[in-house]
Amino acid sequence: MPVEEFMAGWISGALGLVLGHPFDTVKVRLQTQTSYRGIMDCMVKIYRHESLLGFFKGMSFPLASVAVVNSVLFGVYSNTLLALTATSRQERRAQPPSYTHVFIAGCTGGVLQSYCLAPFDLIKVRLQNQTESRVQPGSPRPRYQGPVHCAATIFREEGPRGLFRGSWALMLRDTPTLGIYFVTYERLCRQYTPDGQTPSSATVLVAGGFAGIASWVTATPLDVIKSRMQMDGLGRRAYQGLLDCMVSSFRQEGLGVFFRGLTINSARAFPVNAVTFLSYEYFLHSWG
Ligand SMILES: CN(C)C(=N)NCCC[C@H](N)C(=O)O
Repeated sequence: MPVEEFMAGWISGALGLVLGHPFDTVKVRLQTQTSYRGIMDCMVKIYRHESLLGFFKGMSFPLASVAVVNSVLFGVYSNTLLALTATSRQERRAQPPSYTHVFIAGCTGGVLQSYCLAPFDLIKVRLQNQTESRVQPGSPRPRYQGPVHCAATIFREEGPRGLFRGSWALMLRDTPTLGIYFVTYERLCRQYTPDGQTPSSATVLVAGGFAGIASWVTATPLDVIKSRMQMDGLGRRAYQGLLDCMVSSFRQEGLGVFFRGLTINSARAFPVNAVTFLSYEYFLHSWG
């Protein structure tokens, strides 16, 4: 089993993550809290109340975990394509796989990555949602002191299953949308690259960026539900399950609720995924 895709997926995931984390914090706040009037209001409030550090809350942990999960996504994707088409990564330029194979490989990567991602994503969302300032003296102490404390507290208060809260929504979000992600990337690369040649850096950047947007636009409705289910373990339970969360969110806030965070998700998706794909292709190319 080729392992370089796992390595390249890891490093490129980390680069994309650092770039995208401030956008991600704003997105999570907009999806789960009602005290912000929009993206600008949220950014200004975070900056005023929590300083620049507020945008980077909970980043060290995803860097050490979500980036590893990205390696699962790219590694599983590439190895599934190898199993489906019996062609190595190098051979695939001359013999491109069908879009059906690309979609199936992307979905397979999506299922496995969501399984690994669930507890890490939960901790990230809980930490990002803490609004207490770390720099203002006299501010109340946040509930979670850091990722390890957060994991231990969830385990103690909500049981081991609590660490997988929202994991169904996460899997439903990631499976088809990661199929869409890789199909969009392949389609755009092929469209702008002469047959049999390697896509240029500009093509990889644009194709990666649009792949990110396409996957996040389709993922946003379940992303909202996932974030709400993840926050639901705190205090009184508001939802009885995924469906109940969808129905009550819709009843209380209308159809627009499913598109909360869409603009910020798309704005974040372009640079993050342009950088992720460019560095991924770069590392694979330089390792041979
Ligand atoms: C749930 N969706 C849409 C995705 N996971 N899409 C793939 C993008 C992965 C990238 N690390 C990012 O965070 O944008």
